[in-house]
Amino acid sequence: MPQLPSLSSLYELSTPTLGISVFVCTVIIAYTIAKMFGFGRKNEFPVEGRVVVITGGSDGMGRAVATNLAGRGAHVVVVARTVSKLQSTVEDMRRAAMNSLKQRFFYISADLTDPAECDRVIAEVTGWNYGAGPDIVWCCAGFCHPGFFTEVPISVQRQQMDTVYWTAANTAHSTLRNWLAPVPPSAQMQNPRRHLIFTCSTLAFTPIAGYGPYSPAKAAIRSLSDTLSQEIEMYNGAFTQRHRNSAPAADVKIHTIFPMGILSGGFDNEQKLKPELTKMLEEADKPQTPEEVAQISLAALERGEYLITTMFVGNVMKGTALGPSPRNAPIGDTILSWLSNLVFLQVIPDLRNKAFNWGKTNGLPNAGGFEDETPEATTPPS
Ligand SMILES: NC(=O)C1=CN([C@@H]2O[C@H](COP(=O)(O)OP(=O)(O)OC[C@H]3O[C@@H](n4cnc5c(N)ncnc54)[C@H](OP(=O)(O)O)[C@@H]3O)[C@@H](O)[C@H]2O)C=CC1
Ligand SMILES: CCCCCCCCCCCCCCCC(=O)[C@@H](N)CO
Repeated sequence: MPQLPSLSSLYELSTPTLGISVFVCTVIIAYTIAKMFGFGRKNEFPVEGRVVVITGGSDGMGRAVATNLAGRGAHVVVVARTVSKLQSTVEDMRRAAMNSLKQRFFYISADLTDPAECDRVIAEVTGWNYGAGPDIVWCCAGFCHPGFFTEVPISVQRQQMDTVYWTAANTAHSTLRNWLAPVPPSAQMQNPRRHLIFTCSTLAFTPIAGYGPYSPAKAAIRSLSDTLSQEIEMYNGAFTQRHRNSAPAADVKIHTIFPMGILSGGFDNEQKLKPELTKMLEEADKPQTPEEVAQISLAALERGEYLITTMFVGNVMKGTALGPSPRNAPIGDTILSWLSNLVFLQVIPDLRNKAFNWGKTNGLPNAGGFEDETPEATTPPS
């Protein structure tokens, strides 16, 4: 029978093994912490000296993004309809500029529901930028008209699709036609990567009663973003062969931001129209300031993320609806989606029960009949 090793010899045997294990664990923990704090990570979204177009850049989140980017040294063009708000944003950007002597700021007044206006905007920016297209285009234009589907006139719902989806799709169309036009090898330059950014809403992930006129338009943006993120790979593939064939002038990356509530003028206006049930269902949302949303979004873009949320609850809402979208981090996002799906087993019936009980307690919202088909003013006050 083999002799069992004594306790002391076992201890001696395990000392080097223990030492190696402790060393390996320390390295793994140090590496994880270093990554958490971003050590050694490349900035995937450099903006200094680059030309950025921001639609809806004169108010709320768009304006906060514009001033933040001015502070980081970008040249910024803001686009919206109302000239006075655009002019005061340009003044804000001049004050916030990192280098006011070098940086250039510009505004264009345009209604982006009109595709011809989007073409004009990109053409004007290209002229202003000495013949080169913009480097970054960020679609922030849009506002929300909440209300129950049957209560809100259908013309207002169509207007929501125009303002929310079509301003973004028109801008993307004009931008990508500018960026993806074939350039012959002789004219190829080493341009840095370009970025097209959509602003969506976590309502594209999770339904909330009372957002029927708005959420479908945001869900359509998410679908467009996912489709483009795949389609753009074809152009990026062609770009790698730019020395031999005609190719786009630069590599392009797509991103989409999914904010929760943002404390903006648009939000104040929306609160006046919002059904009480909707306010109750979205209680978990603690609205953020436009500056917070801008700062969190920019940090995520610097990490190179694709679908970007701005707070914990939004991240859980994304997790349950990740579907076939490209992941930011394969392991982290997979665990997030498993956990979120467990959370939503409870959330889905809870939201429906609250709606049911609301009806039981309060009766119909339209005791006085439905609103007629005359479109009402849905534009947030300037
Ligand atoms: N506020 C919120 O709670 C949330 C908002 N979002 C989304 O974030 C984005 C920013 O929202 P928020 O900060 O509230 O925005 P604001 O309502 O504060 O500002 C909207 C901006 O879009 C411009 N705009 C509106 N319609 C058009 C148009 N047809 N053509 C060109 N510009 C237009 C406005 O200027 P002008 O009127 O002069 O044209 C303004 O600059 C929007 O896409 C919104 O849907 C997402 C989640 C939550
Ligand atoms: C732990 C996880 C629980 C999840 C519970 C789900 C709660 C739903 C909150 C809905 C928040 C909607 C924010 C977007 C608002 C928006 O886009 C409009 N204000 C447009 O302007």
